[in-house]
Amino acid sequence: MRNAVLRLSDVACMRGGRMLFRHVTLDLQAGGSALLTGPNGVGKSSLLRICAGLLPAFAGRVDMRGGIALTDERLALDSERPLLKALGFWARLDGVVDGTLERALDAMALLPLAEVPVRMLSTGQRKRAMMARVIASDAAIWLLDEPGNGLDDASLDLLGAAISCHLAMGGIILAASHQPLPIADHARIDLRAYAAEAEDA
Ligand SMILES: Nc1ncnc2c1ncn2[C@@H]1O[C@H](COP(=O)(O)OP(=O)(O)OP(=O)(O)O)[C@@H](O)[C@H]1O
Repeated sequence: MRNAVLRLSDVACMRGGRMLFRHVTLDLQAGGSALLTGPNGVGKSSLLRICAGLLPAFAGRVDMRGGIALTDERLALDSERPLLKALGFWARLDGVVDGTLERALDAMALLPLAEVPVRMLSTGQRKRAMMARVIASDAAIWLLDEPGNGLDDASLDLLGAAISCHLAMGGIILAASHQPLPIADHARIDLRAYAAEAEDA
């Protein structure tokens, strides 16, 4: 992970025929993190999806070195399967080494729920399951959409520990959040400053 890079150069986003933002520039190197802020609809999730390659940028460039893991509001886990097996599907695709998944579950205090079907998990437990999927992916670049939503204080502490550990290993984190996140030293992008209407006004 030590050579991870996420670089945005003059990125613009158009959705539904409307220019959301433009001229977004960011340079994150190994161990670097940034927090995306701004009101509902400003385009935080859209920017994360552009970084993940799920949405084309209208203009500009996204350059990266390192694998990508994205969490958003979609759980992307088979609801009928026990948690460990549902996460195992992704672990096999990611080709992670034995024990990685168990360590990720442990990091999110989910080992006691390993055999519980995903559909029975509470909101906060689901959110922790999404983080376990990200941790187990071994991806260098974490794109986190509202990772603290629905988490209690103890779970926020677990999230903070996972984030610190990832950055200490040379990972990169770009997170969108309406609430403060437990990231010690991060760049901050308020997308309002890049809104097309703000510039045109
Ligand atoms: N598939 C789509 N087609 C067209 N417009 C879309 C699509 N998805 C989202 N949008 C619009 O893009 C804008 C930005 O949405 P986005 O989800 O990126 O905002 P956000 O800053 O993450 O908001 P929130 O804080 O509510 O999560 C919104 O106006 C939304 O309606």
